[in-house]
Amino acid sequence: MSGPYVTLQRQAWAELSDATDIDLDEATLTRLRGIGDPTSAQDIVEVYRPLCQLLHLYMLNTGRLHAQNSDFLRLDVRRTPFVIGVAGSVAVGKSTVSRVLQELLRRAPGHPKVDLMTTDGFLYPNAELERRGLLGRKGFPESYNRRALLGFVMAVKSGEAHVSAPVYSHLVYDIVETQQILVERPDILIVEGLNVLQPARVEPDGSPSLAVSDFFDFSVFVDADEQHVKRWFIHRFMELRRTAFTDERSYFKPYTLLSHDDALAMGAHVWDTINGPNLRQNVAPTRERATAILAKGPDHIIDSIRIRKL
Ligand SMILES: Nc1ncnc2c1ncn2[C@@H]1O[C@H](COP(=O)(O)OP(=O)(O)O)[C@@H](O)[C@H]1O
Ligand SMILES: CC(C)(COP(=O)(O)O)[C@@H](O)C(=O)NCCC(=O)O
Repeated sequence: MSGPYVTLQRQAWAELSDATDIDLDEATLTRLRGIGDPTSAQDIVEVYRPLCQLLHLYMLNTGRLHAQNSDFLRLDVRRTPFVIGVAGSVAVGKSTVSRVLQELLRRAPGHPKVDLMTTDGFLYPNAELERRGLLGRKGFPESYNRRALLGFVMAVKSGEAHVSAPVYSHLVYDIVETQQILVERPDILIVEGLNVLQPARVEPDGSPSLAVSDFFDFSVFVDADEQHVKRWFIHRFMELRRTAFTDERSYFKPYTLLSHDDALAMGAHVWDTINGPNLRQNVAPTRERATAILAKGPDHIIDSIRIRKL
């Protein structure tokens, strides 16, 4: 049995697309790239061009089906945004994939409004995590206000005019109570986060429940072997230590006082105690729920693509 996916090596995948003109200039790529992420103009042509073509097929047909479903039910439902989920480990490069997709989809004919939100805004504030004994489990499913996240995605999907979401700051390592982001009727919404492909929880009282992934029209899982992701995480940690952590407001400021070797050990410790176990226990098991799996090799570059065929 070959399973529900077709697996294509990068070159075979690249050959599926037609000659659609799609590229990003170097300045734009530099703006979109995360720390240590090597995404290049060649990736845009070979990986993202076919992906955008496939996404357009999904968008066209999902839109049609939704309109016909509403007609059949005699509902006067306004157009709903096409929602794309982007999942994967900490430090695997989800943010770059999401930002590149946002930029490319914005440039499509008709210039759709494409919004991107990360689920970290729905983490409980540190004080609440502490109260729940979860400060060492940031990023685990239970560290999020899942009900609020689900409410947010459902509100956007149902076409509400102004939907707000809380904001997380990596700088202060906490929710910023004074900030909100506003999502106003996008044509496409990208929802990026570690746990966006989690299935619905089984409620203790047996009442029905939903998950954000129930509202995805397409989803992407960014995948790589843990040994590589751990290395990318530690590399980023050391880069941030030279840059963002030196800010007076940074929660991580004390890490700048550590010796190089102690900082390396601290990065490895954070991986081994939080992000690694979360990847193994919660994130990786959701991979096979994605429509597309982008698999990276040791060099952080996407080398094969799996697409759901069933
Ligand atoms: N401590 C930090 N300080 C500043 N930025 C950070 C920190 N940790 C992560 N980031 C940034 O937050 C974004 C999300 O990171 P992450 O959740 O690890 O996802 P990914 O690496 O898959 O995009 C990235 O753009 C990353 O560079
Ligand atoms: C903020 C994150 C949980 C990711 O959130 P996401 O947007 O994927 O929901 C993660 O990037 C992170 O910073 N984890 C913290 C691990 C730690 O306590 O250091």
